Amino acid sequence: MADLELEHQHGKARVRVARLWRGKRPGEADYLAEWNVSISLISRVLAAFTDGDNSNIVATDTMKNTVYAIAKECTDPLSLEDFGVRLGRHFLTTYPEIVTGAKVMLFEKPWERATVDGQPHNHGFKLGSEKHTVEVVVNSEGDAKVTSGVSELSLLKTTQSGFEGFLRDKYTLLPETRERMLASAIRAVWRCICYGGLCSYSSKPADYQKTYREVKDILVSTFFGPPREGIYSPSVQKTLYEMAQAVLSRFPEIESVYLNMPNIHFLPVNMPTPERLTCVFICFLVQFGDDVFIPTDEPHGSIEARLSRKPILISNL
Ligand SMILES: O=c1[nH]c(=O)c2[nH]c(=O)[nH]c2[nH]1
Repeated sequence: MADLELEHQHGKARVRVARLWRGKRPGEADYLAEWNVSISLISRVLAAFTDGDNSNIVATDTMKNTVYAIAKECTDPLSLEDFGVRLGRHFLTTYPEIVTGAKVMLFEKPWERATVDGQPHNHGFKLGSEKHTVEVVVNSEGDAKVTSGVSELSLLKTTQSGFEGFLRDKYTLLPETRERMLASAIRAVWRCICYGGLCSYSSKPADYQKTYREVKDILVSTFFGPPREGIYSPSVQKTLYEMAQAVLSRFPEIESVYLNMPNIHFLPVNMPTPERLTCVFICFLVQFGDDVFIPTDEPHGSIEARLSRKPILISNL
């Protein structure tokens, strides 16, 4: 109908693929990556929706097969980012008249090389915890905008955290404290500086894997502070800001960093006071002193922010 507009995309979600690169010579280590890939194409397939004309559809089954085929074509180990760019560009170059954009979302299962007797194992891997995540958007010129991230980075510190001075009203029960546990399952996403419109693939960081490891290290060390004394956190908000700031000051090529930090509460167990006759008995048995907690993530505090560099004004140059 003339007065209606349809926005559409189609793709395949959660294609799982594991790529093994065997050691080239006997005795050399194998490399392994397990990826979960979701593809979404923007293409000229309006008629498929409006008229049942499938002639321009890239079948989502083909997209799934393409993931395996491109993985096979990658003869050497490569980063999740580089794989995503290669995959996204494939659809634009294969169907230049039909596909006008591709979005590829990927995450890597954290297989880590196992250590046996202090030695890295040639073909043994064990599952780690946090996940490397990537989003790639490729436009019709083949420019790729790459966003990298980490999810489920679970951190906990047993002290050096408090929360005081917040607003109080008739519903506020939370006591102020300078001594609490602080735990979070952090999701971070960072994006490199783009010159012009979309980030061109040529302005990518030299080594995506290295940047990933170093950003993660900075997030962790800023959350905890120095090994012996740590660093005091007056709120999740302040710690989040310091983590984001540390990433931007260490990596000039990173333009913005987004952090999502759920506040996973560890509620100190406190038995009712002895004045309440019904619980006199149990209070004689157990005295808690900030040492037994109820961990709870439902509900949890939800704190998120993005820290970006201000654009440089040409007039200031
Ligand atoms: O670090 C915190 N930030 C908050 O905004 C908040 N709110 C709350 O109840 N506890 C906390 N802790």
